[in-house]
Amino acid sequence: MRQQASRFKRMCVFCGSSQGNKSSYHDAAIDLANQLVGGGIDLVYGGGSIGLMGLVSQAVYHGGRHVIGVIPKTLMTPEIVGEMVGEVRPVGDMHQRKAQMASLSDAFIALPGGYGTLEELLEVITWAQLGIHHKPVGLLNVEGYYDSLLTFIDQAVEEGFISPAARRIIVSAPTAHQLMEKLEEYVPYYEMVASGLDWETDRLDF
Ligand SMILES: CC(C)=CCNc1ncnc2c1ncn2[C@@H]1O[C@H](COP(=O)(O)O)[C@@H](O)[C@H]1O
Repeated sequence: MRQQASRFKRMCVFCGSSQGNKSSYHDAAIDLANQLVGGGIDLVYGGGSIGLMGLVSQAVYHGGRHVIGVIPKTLMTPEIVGEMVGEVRPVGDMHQRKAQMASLSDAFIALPGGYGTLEELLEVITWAQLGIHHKPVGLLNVEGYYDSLLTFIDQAVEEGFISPAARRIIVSAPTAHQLMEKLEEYVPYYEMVASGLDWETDRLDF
């Protein structure tokens, strides 16, 4: 069933190249894919068919939406990433990959994942803080997977390393449906951005 039309055309999803140990991670990946399909939203992701990345991309693709996998050429072997669905955009390196994933998308969501997911998530948060983009960043906090990260970030606010305004960049929710609702309503807090910054974005076409 088609949901209300979304303000987003393309969603960038960061998530584990592993599936994690709980079935709830698998279920959340499928649930998020169904939310994207229902909202008529296409997917941008890191390519490949492994882990939660594979689950999300296959479910969005088979749901009839366009899928773009942005992947460094070095990783493009079946042994590493398996078979890919949808459109594959090979890039030269990991930096180009992240820049292209970000510029192709209207918003970002992180599902549970490991180092790669954290790195991608924190980068788009940092870019939002610097005013490089004003796109919403969502954290799908499946069964409290990210509670300790959010606690750490709140501690960083208390300790004076993250401003309360910048804390509001992260939109989190326990289910894909709740997260999408929050992202639809998200308004960027421009006051936290250093005014007058003019980014010469060679690779970031925002
Ligand atoms: C050689 C090797 C270990 C390959 C793993 N295969 C991968 N294939 C594609 N993207 C990946 C891979 N590993 C990490 N990434 C990137 O890092 C994120 C996942 O890393 P992680 O599993 O959370 O940490 C993904 O969003 C993706 O952009």
